Amino acid sequence: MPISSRIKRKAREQPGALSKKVKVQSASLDGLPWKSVSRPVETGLDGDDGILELEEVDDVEIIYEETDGGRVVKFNVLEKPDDRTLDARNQPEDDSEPVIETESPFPAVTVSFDSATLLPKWHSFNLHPHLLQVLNKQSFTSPTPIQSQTLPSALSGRDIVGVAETGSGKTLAYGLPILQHILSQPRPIRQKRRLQALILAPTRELALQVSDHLNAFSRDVNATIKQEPGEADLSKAKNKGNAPASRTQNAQNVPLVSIAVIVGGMSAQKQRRILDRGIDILIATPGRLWDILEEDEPLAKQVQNLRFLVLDEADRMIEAGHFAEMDNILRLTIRQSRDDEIEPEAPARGANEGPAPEDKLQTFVFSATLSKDLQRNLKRRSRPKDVKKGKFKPPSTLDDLLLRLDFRDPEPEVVDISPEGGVVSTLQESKIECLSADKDVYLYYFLLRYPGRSLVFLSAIDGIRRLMPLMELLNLTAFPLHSQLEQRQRLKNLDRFKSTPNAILLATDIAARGLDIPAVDHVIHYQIPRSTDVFVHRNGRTARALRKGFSLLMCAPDERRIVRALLSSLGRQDADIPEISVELTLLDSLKKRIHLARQIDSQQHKVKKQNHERSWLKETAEAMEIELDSDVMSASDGENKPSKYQKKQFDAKTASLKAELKGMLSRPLLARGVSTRYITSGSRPIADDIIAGKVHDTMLGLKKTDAGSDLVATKKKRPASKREQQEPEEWAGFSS
Ligand SMILES: Nc1ncnc2c1ncn2[C@@H]1O[C@H](COP(=O)(O)OP(=O)(O)OP(=O)(O)O)[C@@H](O)[C@H]1O
Repeated sequence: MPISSRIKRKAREQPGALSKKVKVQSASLDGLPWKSVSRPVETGLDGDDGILELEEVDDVEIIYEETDGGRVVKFNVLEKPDDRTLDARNQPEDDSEPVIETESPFPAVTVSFDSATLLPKWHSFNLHPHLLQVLNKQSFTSPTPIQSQTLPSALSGRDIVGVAETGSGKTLAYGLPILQHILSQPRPIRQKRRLQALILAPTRELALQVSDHLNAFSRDVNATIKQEPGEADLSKAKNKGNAPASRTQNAQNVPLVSIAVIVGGMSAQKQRRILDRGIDILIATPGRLWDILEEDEPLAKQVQNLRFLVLDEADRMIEAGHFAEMDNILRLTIRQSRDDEIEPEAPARGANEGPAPEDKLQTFVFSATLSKDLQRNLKRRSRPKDVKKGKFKPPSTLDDLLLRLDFRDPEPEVVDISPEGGVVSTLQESKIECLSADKDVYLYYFLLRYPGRSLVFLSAIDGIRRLMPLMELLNLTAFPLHSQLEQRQRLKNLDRFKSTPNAILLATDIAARGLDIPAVDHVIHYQIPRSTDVFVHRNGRTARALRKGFSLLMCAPDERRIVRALLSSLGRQDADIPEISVELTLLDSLKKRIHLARQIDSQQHKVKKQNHERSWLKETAEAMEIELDSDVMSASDGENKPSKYQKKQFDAKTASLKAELKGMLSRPLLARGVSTRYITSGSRPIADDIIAGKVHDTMLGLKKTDAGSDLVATKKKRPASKREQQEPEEWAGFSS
């Protein structure tokens, strides 16, 4: 049995607090609302010392009673009376709200949080104390700009279109109002929860990330509740008198906020089971959600009666090919009175379902990139009729989709704080101009020169498959991320990338949007993004939450026009992006390493291919229950299978190439003018750097620096000649 290592401090009393408190219940020592506390270094309890956990308890009255059997200690848990003034937002919506059996109005607010002192910057939002506690715990001391600009309207029931740079905290900008609403509602303890909020995200990864983010909040909220056992009792005492202990227990075990995520690539059955239990917030990708909705009429009805609808990274839904499913889902959320405008395929309400809840749907549309035109169009109230009559032609598929939203708010609040030209202030951009064939070498140079967490974007999966073995042979830690990987593998690779300091993620644009990977140091566009939005979103994987970040655009001569068009549609010029200086003398050695790695890879590939072909022949024959003629096998062996001697030679060649590469990799790369023999001489003496600990690990003669400090301003191009101006641009395809 493990020795209990919990150290409990003597119960504390706050001076003067007692008079304001009511006694709630007496409890045993173990039944007190203990809270975990960190072990402060100065107490000397931060080491292991056999102590696994340290807990404290507040607001407990200790009573000593003298009995015949000796002195007995009793504990009374005290709580403050509920003196929180609930504003309109915190009140239950109204009496007509259906199906809520308020046997235990669970979130009766009995905890208080002194936000004026502890979180002054959040104070004016009047957030639920539980949310404030979690914000405090997560050290989110102030709202981000998008949060502070959208929260007042969102909390007062307005519809919001929020546009803000990547990594600016949009998830909580819509998440907090939803959580606030749920926490302020009476909680039915014996009835299935009714879906309050639907959050649609374009990719599985983003949906899971949003779910993690909000779950971290709800988990902490639930933990807060569990630390306050008096709370459920108190609410009961106020509302119904003394309730049986078992019900009290039940109320305590009900999570305050229940969140589910449903995405493709995971067991649909399991996801359906979770939905059947009843949830408050559903985060989903449109494809899988529509699959389920088609068969689940009760859920479809809940979607008809949502309280919140969120489109996160709305513009990406179209790219991810979700138009049809999105359209179907959005139709469910359209008001009945607009049937004549856009016919919903939604099922009608049954006679025995009671009155429909009052329609209070709030719609939040968030993205880092929503064109100004689209923002204006979203506000057009007469659009559906025009759309129906074919008079109004939406300028893009995205406009078309978003114009189908039925904002209940006559004037949705548009908050656009996206930076000029799509560049986040903490992002440093740069470019390397090189031949396509040299991109591997320059990439390798950059990764060695500037160690860190680097996210490399390629436009095709083939490119990732080609680069992965090279990275491995060159001793770089790289993980792939693309749509042909299984979902589990994708998540695993993402997790590995997140937890490895100097890792590389080779990704297609599946990772361009929304993914919140902490501390990505570099984003590298190995191939040019195909649209301005993708460019902005790729860059947005770094320089998040006001951290510094760096992006590198690798531009081949045939990509220059595309880059120019891309930048000009962001209102920028080619010359705005400086080049990064490259120590050219090192490139030859790097080329040799890459050349060797390619040779080894091609040798290994040949062996794999032969083995694969042979086993394919055998497996196919077995599956067809055909006995293969030994002639056929030996013929195929003769054609493909090397003789033992050849195989030996093959293996020896691979081994010698590997040994050669190993030797190369073990030798430091020397910048021009560096001598390892005479470290104090030469044009670049490295002795001082060695003493100062600034010497680069693998490139001797170069200092350890950030990529951002090695930029060279690009010369402004001379104005184009008349002839050049007349030449049509090859590329004209970006819509921002
Ligand atoms: N008020 C806050 N204070 C400090 N950090 C915060 C705050 N709000 C959110 N964050 C953190 O900032 C990071 C980015 O937040 P989030 O993922 O919501 O950004 P985003 O705007 O949705 O980005 P993207 O457009 O790329 O999806 C997260 O790690 C989040 O925990």
